Amino acid sequence: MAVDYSLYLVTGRGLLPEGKAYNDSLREALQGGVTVVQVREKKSDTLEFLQVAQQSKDICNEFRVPLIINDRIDIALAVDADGVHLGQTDMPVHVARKLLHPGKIIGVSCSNIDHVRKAVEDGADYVGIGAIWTTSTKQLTNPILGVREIGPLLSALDGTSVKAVGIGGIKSTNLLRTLHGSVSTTGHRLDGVAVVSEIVASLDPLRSAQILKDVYVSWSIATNTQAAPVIPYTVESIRAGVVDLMRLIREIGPLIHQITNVVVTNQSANATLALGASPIMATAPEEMYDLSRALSALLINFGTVKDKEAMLLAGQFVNEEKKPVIFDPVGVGATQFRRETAVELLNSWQASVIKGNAGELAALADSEAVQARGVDSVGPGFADPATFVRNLAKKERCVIALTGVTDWVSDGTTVVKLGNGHRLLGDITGSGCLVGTCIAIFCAGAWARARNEDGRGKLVKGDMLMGAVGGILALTIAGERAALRPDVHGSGTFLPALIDELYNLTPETVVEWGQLYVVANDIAE
Ligand SMILES: Cc1ncc(COP(=O)(O)OP(=O)(O)O)c(N)n1
Ligand SMILES: Cc1nc(C(=O)O)sc1CCOP(=O)(O)O
Repeated sequence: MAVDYSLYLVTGRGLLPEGKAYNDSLREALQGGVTVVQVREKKSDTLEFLQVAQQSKDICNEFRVPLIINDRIDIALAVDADGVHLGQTDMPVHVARKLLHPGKIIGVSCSNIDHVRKAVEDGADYVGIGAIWTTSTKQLTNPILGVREIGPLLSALDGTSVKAVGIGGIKSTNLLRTLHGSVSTTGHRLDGVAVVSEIVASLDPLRSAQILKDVYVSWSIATNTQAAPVIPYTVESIRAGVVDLMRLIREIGPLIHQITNVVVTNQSANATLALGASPIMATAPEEMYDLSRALSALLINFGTVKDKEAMLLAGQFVNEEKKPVIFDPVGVGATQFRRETAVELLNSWQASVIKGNAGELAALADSEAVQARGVDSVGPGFADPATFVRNLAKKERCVIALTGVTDWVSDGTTVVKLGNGHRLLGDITGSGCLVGTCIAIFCAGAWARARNEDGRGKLVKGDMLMGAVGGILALTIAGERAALRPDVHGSGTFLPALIDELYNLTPETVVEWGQLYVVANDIAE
C-alpha cells in the first residue's frame, strides 16, 4: 500500500481542549489534511483502547486514511488496523510481522543511526525519528536530537524503500525549519512529520492541520528541483548580480541588525554606513521581535559569546520573516562553551550564510584538517577548500563563506573562488567580522530584491550566494585600495582608509577589480 506520510497525526486524548470531543477533533483534523493517524493510548485499559481504536478506524475509513495502532498488536488485529507503531522496547518487528496480516504497515521509533539501520534490516515500513525538538507531550528518555542530527539518520535510508517521519515538538512555526534543516547531504528528505499537540490541543484542528499541510506542500513544491531547472552561475552573472545589489543597497539603505562583539561594534557600524546601509547594534531580547520585522538582514557574531538569549530569539524571528541570518561563529573551536553555543544556535534557527576562517569552519564541521588558536586559524588551510565548503554547505543547508588569503563561497552546488585582499586586513582587529557585516549588507540587498516574490516553502528569500560573494568582494577590494593610498602607513591609518574606500566603492570598481572564478557548478563526489 502506498502511504502518504506527509501529515501524520498521533492522537493524545489527554490534550484535547475542554469541551472538544475526540471524534470531532479527529474528523476535523482529517478534513484539514491529515494523511495517517496513529492511535496512541498510554493510560487506557484494553477495553477503552479497543473502543477508541474502533471509533478511530471508522472515522479514518470515511477519509480513506490509514490507521496505525501504537504498541498493541492485539488491538491492531482486533480493529483490522492498517499497521502498528513500535518503540525500541516494544515487540520486535519480525515477531509483529508474523502476527500481523500480510501487507500491514510497521513503523519503528528511532533516535540514532543504529536504530535506523536495524529497522531497515528488520523490514520496517517506516521509521519515526525523534525527538527533533523539545516536547511536553511525552517524557523523553533520549536526548533531543535537534534538526541537524536528522540528516545522517536519513542517509541510512538511502537506497531503501523505508519511509521516515520526524516527531517531537513539531509546530507550524518550526515546520519549515525542520523540513529544510533535516535534509541529508545525500539529499534524503523526511517523508512527513508526526504531530500530537499542534493538532490535538487545538480548538480548531482543521485549521491547524491545514496550516501544517500547506507548509509541507509548499516546501515540497519549492524544493522540487526537477520542476524548475537551475540556471548555472557564471562569472558574468555573478558580477551583474553584485553590481545590482550594490546599487540597490545605496538606493534603499537597508537596516542591518548586528548582534556582535564588543571589539568590533563601532567599526562594523561605520562599515555598514559606508556601504549605504543602516546599522542597529541591539542586544536586548525584549526588542528582537520588533527588530525582526524592521530589519533586512541579521548578523549574529559571537566573538565575545554574550547575549545568547537575544541570539536565539532574533534568529528564530528572522527565519519566520524569511530574511537572511548571517552567522559568524568567531573562535568556535576555542572553547567547549563556544562549540555548544554554536550547536544550540544552529539547532534553533537556520543560518542563511555561515562565515568563518579555516579554523572556525573546521571546528564547526568537526574536522581535524585545520587547527585554530583562539580566533585565528593556524597553518595553510584546507588541502581542498572547494570540496570542503561545498560539503559543509550541504551539511548545514546554507551558503558557506570560507575566508582567508583566498576566499571560497558555496551553496552546496556552486563553488566560487575570490582572490582579492591585502595583508593589512590581517593586521587590524576584526577584519573577519567586517566581512560578516559586508555579507549581511549584501544579503539584505538580495533579500530586498526578492522580497515581493512568493516565498512559500523557502526559509529565506533572495540569492544568498550572491550576497556572500558581494560582501566579500566589497571588503577585500576596499582593503586592496586602502593599502595603496599614500596616507596609509600601517595598520593604524589603514582602518579609517578602509572605511573611506568602502564609502567610495563603486559598482564599476568592483567589476574592474574583482578576482572572481566559478570553480564548479557541481563538483563530483
Ligand atoms: C511516528 C512515531 N514516532 C515515534 C513514536 C514514539 O513511539 P515509542 O517510542 O513507542 O513511544 P510511545 O509513543 O509508545 O510513548 C510514535 N509513537 N510515533
Ligand atoms: C509520541 C512521541 N514520541 C516521540 C519520540 O521522540 O519518539 S516525541 C512524541 C510526542 C510528540 O508530541 P508533540 O507533537 O506534541 O511534541
